[in-house]
Amino acid sequence: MNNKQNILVFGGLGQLGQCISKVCIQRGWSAILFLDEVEGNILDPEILEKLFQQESPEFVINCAAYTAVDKAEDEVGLSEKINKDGAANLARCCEQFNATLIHISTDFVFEGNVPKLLNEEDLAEPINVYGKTKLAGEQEIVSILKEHYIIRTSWLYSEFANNFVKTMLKLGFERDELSVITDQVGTPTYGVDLASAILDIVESGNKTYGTYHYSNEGVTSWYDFAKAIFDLSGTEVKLHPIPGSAYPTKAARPAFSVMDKTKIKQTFDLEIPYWRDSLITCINALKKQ
Ligand SMILES: NC(=O)C1=CN([C@@H]2O[C@H](COP(=O)(O)OP(=O)(O)OC[C@H]3O[C@@H](n4cnc5c(N)ncnc54)[C@H](OP(=O)(O)O)[C@@H]3O)[C@@H](O)[C@H]2O)C=CC1
Ligand SMILES: Cc1cn([C@H]2C[C@H](O)[C@@H](COP(=O)(O)OP(=O)(O)O[C@H]3O[C@@H](C)C(=O)[C@@H](O)[C@H]3O)O2)c(=O)[nH]c1=O
Repeated sequence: MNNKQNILVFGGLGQLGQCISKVCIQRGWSAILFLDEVEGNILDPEILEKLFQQESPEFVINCAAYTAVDKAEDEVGLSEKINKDGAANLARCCEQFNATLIHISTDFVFEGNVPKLLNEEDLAEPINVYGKTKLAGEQEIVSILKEHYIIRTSWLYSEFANNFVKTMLKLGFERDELSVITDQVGTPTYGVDLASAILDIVESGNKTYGTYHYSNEGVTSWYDFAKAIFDLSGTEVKLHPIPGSAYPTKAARPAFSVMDKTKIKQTFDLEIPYWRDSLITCINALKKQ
């Protein structure tokens, strides 16, 4: 990596931002600035313009997002502002200041009603507000800026911030029994693996811009994922498989959102770990905390 390449990370203190920071430390990358939601508020064009002027970034990584899937159903305006308008603001600055944007999106842009591997050309038809606003953000970027990589990922977890793995470990510690749904199927993604892939793309110099899918390898349900979390962490809890209808949530979620990763693997020559192997890595990292 050429350490002169300036990189700005928006949402730098969120889950994925912290994963990127971890991998940067491992790789000895230092020309990278992690911005919180105040100093790098993607809703404030003035702040953004100043930052871009001062830093002249070569790459911008957008990890900033509104990610509260159920709450988004009640906070449509805020979700749209952050996920759509914020993404557009960054794309405009990248266009003006000649930067490349790496933007993170989600499997929740898909309806997920067919058990078929989803590729980048498949029709995106989100079924909840979060997914709709993330798709709108993608569309803004595509219309404003050629030099972009949009990376859709799914079921992100890590040792940082809040995520399903940490929620399960907390609930497993507090309760004797837990019920988790079996009829939503997808692939977990260890944030540190995704962070490595993002930095590999930066490092590659490969300018094949466009939309890509990235998750870990394999397929699972939330129930099987929870089972693996408890087995691998040695947490004793009675786990009940239930249908989604027995766990009503404000937002609907895709029943099947397993993504095809052929394009990202072939374009950038990436090897992707199997989800269970990465879960072991994450649980070991959590044990060391
Ligand atoms: N988490 C998941 O399971 C998945 C996430 N994704 C996508 O991956 C990306 C990273 O997600 P993840 O790291 O888990 O999300 P987090 O919610 O952990 O991080 C998002 C960060 O964005 C910040 N933020 C919110 N509003 C603004 C703003 N106006 N300006 C700047 N920063 C802001 C948040 O700050 P604060 O907390 O203070 O509000 C938070 O630090 C997102 O694009 C998300 O949509 C995709 C698939 C799965
Ligand atoms: C806590 C809990 C959840 N569940 C179910 C609810 C839900 O369908 C599923 C996952 O729960 P969560 O609410 O933690 O996950 P959720 O917020 O839906 O996760 C999504 O987040 C956004 C940001 C994305 O982009 C998606 O890829 C995906 O990771 O597990 C249970 O069945 N039992 C439980 O005890």
